[in-house]
Amino acid sequence: MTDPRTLSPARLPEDVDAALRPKALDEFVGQRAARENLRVFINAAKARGEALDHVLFFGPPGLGKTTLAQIVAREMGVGFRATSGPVIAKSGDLAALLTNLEDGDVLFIDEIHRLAPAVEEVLYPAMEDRALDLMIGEGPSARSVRIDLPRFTLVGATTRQGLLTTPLRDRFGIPVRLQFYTVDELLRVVTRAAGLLGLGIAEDGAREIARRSRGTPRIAGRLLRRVRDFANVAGVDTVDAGAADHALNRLEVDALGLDAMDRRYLTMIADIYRGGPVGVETLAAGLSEPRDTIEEVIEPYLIQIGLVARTARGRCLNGAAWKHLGLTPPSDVQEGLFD
Ligand SMILES: Nc1ncnc2c1ncn2[C@@H]1O[C@H](COP(=O)(O)OP(=O)(O)OP(=O)(O)O)[C@@H](O)[C@H]1O
Ligand SMILES: [Mg+2]
Repeated sequence: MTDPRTLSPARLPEDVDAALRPKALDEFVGQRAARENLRVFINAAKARGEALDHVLFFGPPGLGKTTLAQIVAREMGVGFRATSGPVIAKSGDLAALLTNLEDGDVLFIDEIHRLAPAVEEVLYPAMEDRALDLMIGEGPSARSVRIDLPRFTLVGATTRQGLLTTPLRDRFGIPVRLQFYTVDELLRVVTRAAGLLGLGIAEDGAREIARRSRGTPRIAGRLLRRVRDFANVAGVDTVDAGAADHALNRLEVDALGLDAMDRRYLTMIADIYRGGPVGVETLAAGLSEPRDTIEEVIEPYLIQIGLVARTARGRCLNGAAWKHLGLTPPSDVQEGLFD
């Protein structure tokens, strides 16, 4: 997904994330339930000398799916191979990947909802029976041979769990949903990252960045880097709330952490559709953004903080959104809001 916003939770082409990635489960902030469960499953698998069951991480971009996949391999003490759904064009490519795994390896498939159906079918026996069914020859003499695979753990990641086929979803023994982070959790993410970047930051400065990071560690990391730029240029050596606020305002990140794109989305529903309901396709056309970007990147957080509701008839603004925009809902809508 390409997304030009600096503040987008989507990945940028260059992997600026790598330096800040936690390397162990203990360093990983937040997602407590997921972390504790993973710890149990990893310890149990290790004690039995088995490969970990297949794991699926799902949730909005930038919450730590790739990071956790790498941590799983590291904690298991096994190798890590990474690929992504759209990159595996043919079933033969996946077969080659699978047969080259070492015993116990983690095979990470990012964007697993984008696997081609023919490729996905190769995964079923691989995940279930650790075997590969290959067709040899053509026509009447064709026969299928079964090749045993090394023990391995498939770790899948997706922002769109709903797009996974049922047979694929059912083959993951450990499905893990990642949640948006709380401000206190992001405060720890920011403080840790500042330490790694060698930036002095006061607690109120870190909290200001945490509050405005849309519940997303990737955004927290990115905002922190930009705040550091402003601080460096201004000759500030410890970032406090004032310095953070100044930088974030310059970046057009508002008090709720919404950026210009989020506000364009909200304003469109307010001004043109009188608060909705309006269909996502209509919004996509109006904003000139792909529908996927709207559903995967923009909406999850706006829904989470209660500004927008997704209804059967389309998207609607809640009272809080009108308030945040500083607008008054049309009077008939206003009555409806407080029913
Ligand atoms: N719990 C965490 N603690 C500290 N940093 C984190 C945490 N989770 C994620 N990060 C940081 O956030 C950035 C993005 O994380 P990651 O790449 O794992 O997200 P993702 O869920 O895979 O996103 P995408 O859906 O775009 O692939 C990384 O720089 C990582 O270091
Ligand atoms: Mg990722």
